[in-house]
Amino acid sequence: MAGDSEEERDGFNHTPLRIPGLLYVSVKMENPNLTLSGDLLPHVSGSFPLGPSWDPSKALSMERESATVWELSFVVPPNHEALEFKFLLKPKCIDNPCFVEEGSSRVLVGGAWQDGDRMALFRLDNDLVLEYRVFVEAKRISPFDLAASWRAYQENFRLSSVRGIPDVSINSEHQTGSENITSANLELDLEHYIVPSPSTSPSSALAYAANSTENPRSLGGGSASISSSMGDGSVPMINQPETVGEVHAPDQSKVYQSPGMVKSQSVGTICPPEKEGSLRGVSIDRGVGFPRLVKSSSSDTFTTNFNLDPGTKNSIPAAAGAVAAAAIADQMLGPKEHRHLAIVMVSLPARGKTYTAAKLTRYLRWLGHNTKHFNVGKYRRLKHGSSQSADFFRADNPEGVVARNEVAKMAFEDMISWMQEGGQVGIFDATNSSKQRRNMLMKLAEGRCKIIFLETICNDVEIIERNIRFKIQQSPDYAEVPDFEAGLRDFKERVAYYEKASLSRVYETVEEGSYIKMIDMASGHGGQIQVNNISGYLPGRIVFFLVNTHLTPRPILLTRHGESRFNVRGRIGGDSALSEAGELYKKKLAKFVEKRLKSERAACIWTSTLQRTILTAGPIVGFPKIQWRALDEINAGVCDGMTYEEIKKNMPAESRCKDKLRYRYPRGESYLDVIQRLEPVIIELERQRAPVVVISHQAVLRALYAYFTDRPLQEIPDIEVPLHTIIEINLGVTGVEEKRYKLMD
Ligand SMILES: O=P(O)(O)OC[C@H]1O[C@@](CO)(OP(=O)(O)O)[C@@H](O)[C@@H]1O
Repeated sequence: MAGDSEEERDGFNHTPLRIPGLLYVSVKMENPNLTLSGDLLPHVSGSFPLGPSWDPSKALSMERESATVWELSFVVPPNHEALEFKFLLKPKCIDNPCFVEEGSSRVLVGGAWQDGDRMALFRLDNDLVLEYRVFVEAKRISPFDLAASWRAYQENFRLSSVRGIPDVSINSEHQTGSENITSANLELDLEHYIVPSPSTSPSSALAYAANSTENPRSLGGGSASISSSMGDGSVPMINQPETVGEVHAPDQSKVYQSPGMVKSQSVGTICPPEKEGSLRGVSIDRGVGFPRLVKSSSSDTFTTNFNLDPGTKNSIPAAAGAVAAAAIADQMLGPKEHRHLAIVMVSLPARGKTYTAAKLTRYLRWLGHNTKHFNVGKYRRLKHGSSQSADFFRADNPEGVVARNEVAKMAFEDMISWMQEGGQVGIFDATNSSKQRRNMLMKLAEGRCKIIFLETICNDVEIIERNIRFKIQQSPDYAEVPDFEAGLRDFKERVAYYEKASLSRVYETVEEGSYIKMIDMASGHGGQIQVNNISGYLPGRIVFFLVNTHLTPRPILLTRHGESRFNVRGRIGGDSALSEAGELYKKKLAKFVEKRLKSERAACIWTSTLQRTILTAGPIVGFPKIQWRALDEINAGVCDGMTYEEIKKNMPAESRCKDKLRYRYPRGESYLDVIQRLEPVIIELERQRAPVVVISHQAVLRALYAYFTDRPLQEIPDIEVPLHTIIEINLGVTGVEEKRYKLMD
């Protein structure tokens, strides 16, 4: 009935329950003059409950919030008694006297000063006066939030049970003999545990790398239709002579101008807590767990909004750290045409050129550089059909030479057009084996991009034979040749035409311009790399990458740690130990590794420095174990130890899902940060020639997995990396293959 009170309606007393809430108080001191304050650390001393006593030796230290700001936070009831205290400066060296602020004690009531925000003045021995600005902020929080944060704080500070394990260790069989691993026995056949990989993973080791290169825009445009027709192996003939060979003068207003690298002319050869007091009603925040009053949300710290030429914005790598810094510096300082880099491959057929080009493309993309792979063979097949015989490739066949130069020009022009739209690195994949062809490309590049030739020389007949056989099996050029031996003969004839020394257009090793020459480096031992006229950040990284990569097949096993106690509670980060399920997984994993790598005595186990991965590796015997800090989980900063729910509640303004790749947790990391710190891990994984088992974390494994499977950066934060599952990546001569084993339901 209208007008009835709620009590009258149901007979219950609806007087709202009073949740008093608490005051989260943050007291700050700021001194911009760091040189004067030097070794003096701000402290607070006062009456209970803020400080245990006025004794300066028991004063509470403030925490450094930034270079000039110090902070102490605590929680009190809103109707708290007046808190009386003073600031102190204590020297780092305990033998020196401390300095107490001038004037009367400060009094805090209801989260506010009674006597305003007066400056804190300290008179030092030599009559020097130090002035600090003082602030106080108070915020009401619920006791539930406080309790949750306190619990997270305590859990976070539970001492790790793996402290003291050296960074590099190896368990003997004997040590683990006592472990009860009967419950963890695995079926003899590991295939029993295989589960399907996500549909986005690399389809097969036998995928032909050239197929996934750029689709020609100058040949029929519709890339979707071209790619679908390539997919089933049948290659359409598209004949558009009017576009062939046209060299369009670039619209200089649209050309994105950039800097570069040329300098040296030398030819070089590189051969291979303590918990703070129990505070009787007052909780002192030491930076973990409490909903602190944090200013910075840095999802927008990566900004491309600075003053560059139009068209430049896409050329800035989607990256953090060194990659971003180097790119920006290059954009500001270097010659304009060097802002785009063309890596022009040079080699005889079957020397691993396309594979190297694909690998380099993947690496640069993963680092955040906008990179594309242009394969001239793909253009040739679309323009002239895939079933050209060896004759087409003869250097004394003028029509063949013209036709091949035409498609090379088309592909190069497509690459330049893409650069003008913001592309950064184009990898131009063709034999480019004569000086005349390379001169043509250098002319096309003039004023538009910087060229570095990347020549791969291989003298190992076994590797060449293997590459040739793979080519016959996989290349669309031989898709319609049913007789393998006939294909083999034809392709060998083709190679011989490129090699012939008596003809005018023969294979000519690169001696001009900027170049990187890889000689017999495919096996990963021996060989050499020569560099000429190379300088700058990106070319330097490319050389470093190439020095470390090789084609020796080996598996890399990626797995998350066994389920942790934090995983069970839905808390992120932290350094908790394993749950019961996690304990079982670590035993199963040890059995799995024992079986999978039984004949691989040089294999290695890498973990992070967090106890959940070290514990997971514990029962694995017989292999060296190495802890890498770079493999630690994404640092969730002030959110470390919270649940996603608590983060939402405590930091409503932060929205990580808007751009999870770039979102940097306050005082923590973004996915882009994680990628940057993983670069040495990738280089080392490329360099290793024996299997590696990487036991790490969700975010880190997403980033590593994305590298091997060439997933776009934007997808990394959502890649599926389930617990208790091993992702086996096989790096082979032909590419990357994936298998997944699920050891537990
Ligand atoms: O980037 P999101 O999707 O939050 O995933 C990363 C999170 O995964 C977790 C688990 O939720 O990793 P971990 O298994 O190593 O504990 C968190 O610690 C970490 O913050």
